[in-house]
Amino acid sequence: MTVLNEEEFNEKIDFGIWKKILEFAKPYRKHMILLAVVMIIVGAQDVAIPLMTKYAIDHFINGKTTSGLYFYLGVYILLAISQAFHVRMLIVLAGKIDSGTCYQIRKAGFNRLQELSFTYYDKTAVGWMMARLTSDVQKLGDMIAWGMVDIVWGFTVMIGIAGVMVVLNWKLAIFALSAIPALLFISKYFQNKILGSYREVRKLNSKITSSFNEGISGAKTTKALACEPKNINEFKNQTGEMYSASVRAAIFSSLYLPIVISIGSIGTALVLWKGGNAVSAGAITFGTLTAFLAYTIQFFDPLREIARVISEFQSAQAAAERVISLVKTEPDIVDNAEVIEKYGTSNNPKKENWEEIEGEIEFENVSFAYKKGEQVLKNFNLKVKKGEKIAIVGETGSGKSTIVNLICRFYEPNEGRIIIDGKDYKDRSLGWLHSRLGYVLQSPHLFSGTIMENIRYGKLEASDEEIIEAAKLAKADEFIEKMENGYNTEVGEGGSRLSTGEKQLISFARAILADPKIFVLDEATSSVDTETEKKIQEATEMILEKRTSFIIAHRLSTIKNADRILVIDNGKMIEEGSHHELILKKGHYFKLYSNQFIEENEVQYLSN
Ligand SMILES: Nc1ncnc2c1ncn2[C@@H]1O[C@H](COP(=O)(O)OP(=O)(O)OP(=O)(O)O)[C@@H](O)[C@H]1O
Repeated sequence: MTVLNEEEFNEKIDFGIWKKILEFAKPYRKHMILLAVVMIIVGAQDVAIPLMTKYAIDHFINGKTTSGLYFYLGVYILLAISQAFHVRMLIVLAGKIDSGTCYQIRKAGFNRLQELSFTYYDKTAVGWMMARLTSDVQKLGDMIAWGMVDIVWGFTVMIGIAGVMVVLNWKLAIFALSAIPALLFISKYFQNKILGSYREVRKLNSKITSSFNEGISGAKTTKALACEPKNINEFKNQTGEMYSASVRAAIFSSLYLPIVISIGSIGTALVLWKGGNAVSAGAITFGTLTAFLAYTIQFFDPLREIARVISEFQSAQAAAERVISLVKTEPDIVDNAEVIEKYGTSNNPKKENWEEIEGEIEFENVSFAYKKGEQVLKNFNLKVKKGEKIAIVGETGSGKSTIVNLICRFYEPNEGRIIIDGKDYKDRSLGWLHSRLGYVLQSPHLFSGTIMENIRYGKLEASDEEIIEAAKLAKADEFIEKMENGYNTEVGEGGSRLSTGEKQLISFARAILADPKIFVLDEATSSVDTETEKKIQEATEMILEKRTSFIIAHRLSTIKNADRILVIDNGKMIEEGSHHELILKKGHYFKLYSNQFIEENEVQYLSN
């Protein structure tokens, strides 16, 4: 299983990372400015309400008059309407920024996943990538939009309240605000604790997503091996740990709020005591005391919100760093600047400079290892002529797929060169090579969609007629026509509604349509019925015509017509020649062939 890539991240707020995330919100800059203005208005209105109450008490109640009451009511109603209007606006704007930012990050992440090399997929779990592009991205969208709402509103209200209190009575203001240092200290302590627990929860969540992924994609194997109890047990342990971490976080949260409320109440009591005395002494009005009481209670809300948002920023920073680590990962296999200059990029290819590919391939002292120290190929040499049909045989794990992976430049040699048409293939672009390369995998992958759409992947601009023609040449037409919706039959996720043989025939049709100059076939090991096998055989013959081709052969009877057979053992070529030559040589190939021949005949004999 691939590692989870779950690193530890910084506790401090890293503005560099947030700057990178904010880049994705750039298209919504105008929305953000408008949102900030709306939040300042909402905050200012929140500060104005206790002042309105103060005026009502001092003017109407204490003054025992109703003069100006209608005007007062009018202002109050206008304030309420304006508040409702701005709150609606903030919800719409924040919603747009939230979903827009998520969309931009996901788009960049998905594009990057398309570009990354096989080496990245070798070491990164699918569940990890999924968690980054789903829950982490959602968290970042929420933080950018709603975090900004709370911060701008919070600061406006706090500054507004402090300002008004100082103007009304600075001595009482000092009393009212004296609880702030204690509150800040408590907030920081608890928010860090809460943050730590949530970080733990998220880490476990990542593991659980990974388990879900493996559990679902490996459901058939799990059942076949009857290892459901083991999987259930492992999953139970993981969810149990997540439960404990979540409870820890909930306990800290449940302690934090009552403590903050108690400190707030102490502050209020102080104001009531000092303010009450001041009212009795005639130093302040009753209305001013009421406003002070309201402000003291109101002051803690934004303070709490800001403390929460800051710690959420710290917590979301881990998500931000992970998302950036995915979105900004550079693929291992890339074209150099000179090549890009001449051949263009995948988005902007300069096809006018692409030489017609002939298909002459040479391995020159190639050494390769997937992991440091575990050499798979060492000083491997091979020369393949244009149009030659090469079969590669050997024990499992001998390095057959590695050879073709290197030809396809899915990986690059650690030492030595691969020369195509006289030039190191790194001196031409990946796009140039891949546009003229066909690869039919052992268990071919089809995309959700119809058969027609799947064949069209070979040549996106192909007409329906061209697709049907290719399917006929690939001998796939017959089984497709028999299906209920013919070419419009849905193949299911990954082609799950078709058999392996049918999937291979569709892949052949796709390859014929693409008309590659270099063709790689990883022969299916799973048994297909004799009828399909015959069709695959015929389609193979047809597709190999006039192309440089490589067949990783598992059934040796299918490669008798190859121009050359390479016998690979432990990353080395131990024999090469035509079928006839190798049989006469009575070496390794002869042994492999006779063993398989005996086995196949035995099976045939037993089944008759
Ligand atoms: N992505 C990978 N990461 C690490 N090691 C790998 C990877 N792919 C293959 N290997 C290792 O490299 C060696 C050669 O593997 P390769 O797939 O080329 O063998 P093969 O001859 O094609 O086998 P098979 O017939 O089973 O497909 C094996 O030891 C294998 O475990």
